[in-house]
Amino acid sequence: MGTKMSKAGKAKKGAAASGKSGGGSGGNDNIDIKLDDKYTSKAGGGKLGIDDFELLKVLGKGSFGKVMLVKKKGGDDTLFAMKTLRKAALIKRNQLLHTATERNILQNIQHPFLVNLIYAFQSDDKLYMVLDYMGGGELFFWLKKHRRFSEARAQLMGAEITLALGALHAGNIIYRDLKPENILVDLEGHIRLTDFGLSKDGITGPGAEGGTKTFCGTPEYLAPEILDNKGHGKSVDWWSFGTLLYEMLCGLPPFYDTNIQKMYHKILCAPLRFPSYLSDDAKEILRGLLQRKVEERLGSGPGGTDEIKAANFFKTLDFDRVMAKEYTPEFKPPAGRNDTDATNFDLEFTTEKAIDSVVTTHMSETAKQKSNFTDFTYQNEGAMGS
Ligand SMILES: Nc1ncnc2c1ncn2[C@@H]1O[C@H](COP(=O)(O)OP(=O)(O)OP(=O)(O)O)[C@@H](O)[C@H]1O
Repeated sequence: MGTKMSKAGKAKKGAAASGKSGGGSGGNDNIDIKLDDKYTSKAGGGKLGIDDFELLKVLGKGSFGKVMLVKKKGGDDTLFAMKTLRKAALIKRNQLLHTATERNILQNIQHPFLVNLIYAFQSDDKLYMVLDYMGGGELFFWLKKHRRFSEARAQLMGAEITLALGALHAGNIIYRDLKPENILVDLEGHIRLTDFGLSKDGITGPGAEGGTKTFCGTPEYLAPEILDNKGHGKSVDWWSFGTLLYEMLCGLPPFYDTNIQKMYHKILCAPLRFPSYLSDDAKEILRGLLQRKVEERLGSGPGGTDEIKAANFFKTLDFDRVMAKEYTPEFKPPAGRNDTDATNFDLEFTTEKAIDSVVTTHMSETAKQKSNFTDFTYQNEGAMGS
């Protein structure tokens, strides 16, 4: 369904970083990362570099570098997001493989609901990834602002996320890091998943068999089988999807607690409760996704993603039309005064001069809000039923 997965991409996991690591302790950071020519070549010959782009604004900062709004010099006015990652910081934090995975995954899948890699290049000390620009910013920002979404809004976003996860699973990739911070919104209100740094490929079967045992992810969204340290497979993404859908509909994840230990305990054994305003179809899909028995979880059977698509919650949507973006999202983020107006991003960054500088990691406003999640009040606590 419009998803292209290159043969090379499936076979080549983890093989993207080549050369010497420089010891990872501040020595020589000059690692050559293998990049596909189709992303690195200039139209008229030669290799792309930072000088081929006009740096317009800083959109945000991640753990390993910053993201800038850019335009290609001499091209049309298409805007891109350029992610800059310092190799030294990646090596120090042992993240080069994750980034190689991210780039590898991006390089080999083109999908309407995944952030696609358009160009890639590197200098001695940095890796640059030029990506689809998502002018609406993070879904997290909108969820925080609007507290919760209508069922119609959550339905279309949920359908788009289902298709994105389905495409990754079809390519044998587990996303593992589904959360509102990793879902970006475009100026039409459609979404794309980003941040493939934690994704794992090479898992077989939709259930837990053959799963990986590496622990990573965000506590609120972790599936019970990850907390229990049992092997896990693609089904962890359907649990996280259930958590996300619940949060979109209710304003907080289902097993949220300010105390992380209590939250873990709740994920493992607390009953699933719903606010009274949720429709029966919404409760039904959430019960299916937030099923602790992996083999009974919606999406874990032989039908895989089709089980989710067939849920009553999606009964008014035609998934071919979702794929073609034929439904108009209920909410369209404001575009600002002009195309390059980064209205939907942290002011702290967007007022910063866009230069190809060395980045020091510090916490963004959004990140601070994330760590201060307890500020959310659960407006419907009094109205919980089961
Ligand atoms: N394709 C994009 N379009 C628009 N903005 C983007 C895009 N990618 C990232 N951003 C912005 O840049 C910020 C930093 O993104 P980045 O992926 O580097 O870090 P992160 O996901 O916040 O953290 P980490 O590096 O720890 O995974 C995001 O919060 C978002 O606001």
